[in-house]
Order: sequence, then structure tokens, then C-alpha cells
Amino acid sequence: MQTDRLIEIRRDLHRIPEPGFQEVKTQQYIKKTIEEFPQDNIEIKPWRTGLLVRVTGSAPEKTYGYRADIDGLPIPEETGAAYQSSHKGFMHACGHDFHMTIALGVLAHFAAKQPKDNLLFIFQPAEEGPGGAQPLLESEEFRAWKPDEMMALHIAPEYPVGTVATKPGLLFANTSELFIDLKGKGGHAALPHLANDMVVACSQLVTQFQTIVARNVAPLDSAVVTVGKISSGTKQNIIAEHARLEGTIRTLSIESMDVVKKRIESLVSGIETGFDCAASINYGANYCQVYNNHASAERFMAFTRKRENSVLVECEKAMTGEDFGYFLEEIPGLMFWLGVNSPSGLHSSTLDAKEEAIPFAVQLLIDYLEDVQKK
Ligand SMILES: CC(=O)N[C@@H](CCC[C@H](N)C(=O)O)C(=O)O
Repeated sequence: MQTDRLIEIRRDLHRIPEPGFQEVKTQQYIKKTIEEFPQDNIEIKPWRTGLLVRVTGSAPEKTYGYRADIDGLPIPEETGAAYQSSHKGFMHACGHDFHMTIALGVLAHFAAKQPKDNLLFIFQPAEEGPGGAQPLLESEEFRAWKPDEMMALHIAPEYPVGTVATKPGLLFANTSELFIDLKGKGGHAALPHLANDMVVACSQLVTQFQTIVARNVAPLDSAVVTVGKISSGTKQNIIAEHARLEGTIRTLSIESMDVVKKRIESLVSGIETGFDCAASINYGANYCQVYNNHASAERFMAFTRKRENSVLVECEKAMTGEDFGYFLEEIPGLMFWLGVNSPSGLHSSTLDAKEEAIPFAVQLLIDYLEDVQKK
């Protein structure tokens, strides 16, 4: 596919970010784009708001899977780009517009030039939450076309275009969402002794959480407890009856995830006693770690290392999460970071990923998928 067309697709998708399992326009757009490709060897199946697309090989011995996530984030965009999001309050701030475009570019190539083996392209909803990978893996649609190997990429703002970063083994952390509701007693701001203020309880709780990683997780292990959102109160002179904390937990080991959750439960229970309020905890979506199969990662790294115009970095593991980890629990494969050279990071309202990374990644993946099929 020509670079101009890839950029056009990326910008079209960038304009229409949608939350997890509501990617209706995105699904339609992807389907319509695929319908422009030669159809002889292609079959498409919708799965909820996602799509599975199989390219039948000429003499298939294996199926190679490639997954792109398709949901956007609830972030009001501030890039000022001409193709800025037209969905108020939502933005492709985690690069899923890039991920989809790259998958479409690779698919376009193999639709026109039949591969030897089968290829499965997975346009997966709800990566940012509540998690599309796990239910998709269990679906009949996926089971019928289950690949023998899987790959996916994630954009990396911190690396220049042309850089690929990955490693064998653990790449991304275990994650759990965190939602806590506190209920006390509202009242007049001037009469605090007659109320039970959940702004104060909630503030204490967030401060106490800061001791979990510092004092409860083994120093050579790593964990993160981030509260990304607090909602409470109705007016400046009313004592708040409710408070809600929304956050995420990240750990490198499953054991530490249990430690962190138990500690959160104790601290919340202490707040209930200390502030005479009621509390409930909901862990939302949990993602397992992303663990690259050693042989798959080493083969891909060796290929990229010797390829002209690509720079291979053997990176450190990161505390980011990805439900692609569920694919890698069942199917050997790998995930890698793709350099997009943006001064602003992932989940930022000013993320400015460089579009030159798109044709670079499309060609890299085409070359790699052609290479693995020769073996
Ligand atoms: C690459 C990336 O940014 N992934 C997200 C995954 C979100 C997991 C889940 N919704 C959570 O918040 O725990 C990330 O935030 O790392």
C-alpha cells in the first residue's frame, strides 16, 4: 500500500476514537478498507466490535497471527492536528490508530500476494479496558482459526523511528484495575462535626497507598499503585458524602499482586474503622503479564538486527500492561515496541507519534512474515 494511503487511513482512524466494546465506526471503517483489497484469499468474521480476517495460504502448514488493538482513550485531545479527534473527550492517545493502520498495510500486501501459510489478522476491541483479548481467545470465531504463533507491536514514543525494542521473556507487567467507593455522611461545610467527610477519608487513603510499594513489596521486585482519578463532592460548601478512587496496580510477579491487593484491603478497612464510613473495592479488569516466547523473540530480534535501516534495542521490561499477554499465555509469540519519536508519552493529550513509523513497520512485518514462511 502506498505511504499516502497509509497516512490517510491513520488520520481517518485518528478522528474516530471510541471506548472499549463501542468501536462501531472503527469496525465499519476497517471492514470497508479491507473490502478494497483483493478478496480471493480473504475471509472476514466480526467478533463483537472487532474483526478477524484470515488470509488463506497457498500451501499452508501453519497459521501466523497478528493482533492490533482498536479502542481509544477518554482523553480530550490537545495536539491541534488538522485531523484531531472528532469525538469530544476521546483520543487515540495510546497509538491504536497506528496499530490498526500497520495491520491493514500488512494485510493489504498479503491480500494481493498470497502467502504460503495462513495469516490471521485480529482487530481486537477494548485493550484499554475492560479487556478484549481474554473473551476473544475463548470465542468460537477465534478457536476455529487459532494461529500457531502470534505477534503484536506497541508504539514507543521514546525511541526514534526505525527502532524496534523487545526482549525474550517478561516484557510487560501484571495489571489490575482498582475502583474504591467510600460512603460517609454529607452535611454543611460549616458543621463538620455533624458530618463524615469523604474528601478527608479519601485523601488519607491515597497518602497511605504510598507506603505499599515502599514498605510492603520486596525491594528487588517492582510494583506500582497509581490513583489516576478521584471523584467526590458536589459544591465547595458541602461536605462530601461519597468519594470514588480509580486506579491501577502493576506488578512484575503474581505474588506481589496478591501482596499489594491484601495491603490495599487492610488500608481500606482501616479507613472504614478510622472514619466510620463504608467502603467497597472492585478490581475491574486484570491482565496477565506479557511474556515473550524465547525462541520467537530471539528469531525476530536476529532478523531485525541484521536488517538494513532497522535498529534493534534489547530493552528492559516495563510496568505497562497489555491484554496481548493472554494470547502469549496460550500461543508462542512476541510483542515489540516500535519507535515513533514523540516528545509526549503514551496516554498524553499531546501524543505526537511520527507517521514515518507506519511504512517502516509495515515493511518490517511483511519482510519478517515472508522470511518465517520460508523456514
Ligand atoms: C500499553 C498501555 O498503556 N496499556 C495500558 C493497559 C491498561 C490496563 C488496564 N485498563 C489498567 O488500567 O490496569 C496501560 O495502562 O498500561
